[in-house]
Amino acid sequence: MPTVTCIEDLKRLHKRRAPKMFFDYAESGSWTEQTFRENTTDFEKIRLRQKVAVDMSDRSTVGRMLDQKVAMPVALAPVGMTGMQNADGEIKAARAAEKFGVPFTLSTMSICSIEDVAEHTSAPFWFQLYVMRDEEFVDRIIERAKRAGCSALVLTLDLQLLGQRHKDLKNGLSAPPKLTPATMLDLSTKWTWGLEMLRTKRRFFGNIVGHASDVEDTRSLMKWTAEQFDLKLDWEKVRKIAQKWDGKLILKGILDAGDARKAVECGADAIVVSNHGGRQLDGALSSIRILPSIVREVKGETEIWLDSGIRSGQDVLKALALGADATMIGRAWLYGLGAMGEKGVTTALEVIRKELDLTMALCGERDVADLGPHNLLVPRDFEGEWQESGGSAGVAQGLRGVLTGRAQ
Ligand SMILES: Cc1cc2nc3c(=O)[nH]c(=O)nc-3n(C[C@H](O)[C@H](O)[C@H](O)COP(=O)(O)O)c2cc1C
Ligand SMILES: O=C(O)C(=O)c1ccccc1
Repeated sequence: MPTVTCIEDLKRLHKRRAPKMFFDYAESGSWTEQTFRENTTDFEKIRLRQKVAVDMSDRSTVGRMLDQKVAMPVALAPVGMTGMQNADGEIKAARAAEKFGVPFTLSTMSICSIEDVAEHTSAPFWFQLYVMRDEEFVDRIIERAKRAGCSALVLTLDLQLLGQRHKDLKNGLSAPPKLTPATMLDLSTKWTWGLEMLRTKRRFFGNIVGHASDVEDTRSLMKWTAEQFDLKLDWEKVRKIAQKWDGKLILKGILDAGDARKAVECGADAIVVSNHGGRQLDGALSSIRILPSIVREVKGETEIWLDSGIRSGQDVLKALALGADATMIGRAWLYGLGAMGEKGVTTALEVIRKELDLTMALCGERDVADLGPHNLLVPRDFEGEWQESGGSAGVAQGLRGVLTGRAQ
């Protein structure tokens, strides 16, 4: 095994080990991938301030997310079809997160079911919900998450329709993969993946097969899900779903200060400032650029977390210093899993913690709780001079005006 020193190494190994169809699915952003690209390039624009001659002997990355103590303020974001990147991937990732001491979120669209993951872990994990049209299915899956002891519900609000990702359509993405000649050829070079996949029975969407009334053909599950997402989801429904859940509520996919305000009104214990890793609305601004406007709107009223584009501990530090209470990572842990299973997820977490700890120290900080704007140099125009097109008097109010809906 080559030495892994950064997340990019894990990505390379993931690409080598997993079938093309699934690596492409993990890596893709929607349409032109502008938002996907800017999620990472915008982090690069923020610079760090070095402070010297500070006692760095006693440092800590330990934080809190909701009422939970975490080894670092980084949770594993929900990722659909994880079990296709690596056999039983959800169980492997959940175990790695548990041992490391960070939260794991299980996607509705997982291969391993809620019950599978609960059986193989001992710490409570979080459950991510996609709202389907079938209300009984939603009620049942919420009950299943409660029964499995899930401690938080992550309700994702930015995917009522699936953003178009060109490669998924071209590759004919499905779980398990359809055996076309091109796929067969690719699989013949991915035999480690294949052997493990043959050994497990978990190859379909475990939360749905056997739990949704009208799914007969598991091959058409992608199509089924696309048809099943509830297009009528609105804030009223969000409120109703919130009432069905007794534990902590996290609303994910917030990219607008007005929406952040509504999330607070729905009783969110945390919000995730997220553009779904650039997989949904291509053309949206990066999460890190939007973050300050949301911090100004709701800081202190709910926990503000950020995801999309985090590939290093330095990125985590930048998000925290800009006002996020914590972060989530998606691809960063997924690359680890695709590269080498549970050990790879652990490696991804170790890489990020080490980068966070070392960078903190070089910035003259000993504790993640002390990070703030004083650690950063942010370009004067970082938030941008955006205005609503066609607006007359709102010219150059900048992101602050537009995103809070206060530009007149
Ligand atoms: C392959 C993949 C599948 C995803 N599936 C889900 C999902 O099922 N539910 C969800 O809420 N978010 C999903 N997301 C979005 C992530 O939770 C997270 O917002 C995103 O990955 C953050 O961006 P990053 O990958 O740059 O860290 C998915 C992301 C990826 C890359
Ligand atoms: O791919 C995704 O980003 C995602 O969230 C999803 C949506 C539907 C089915 C599987 C995954």
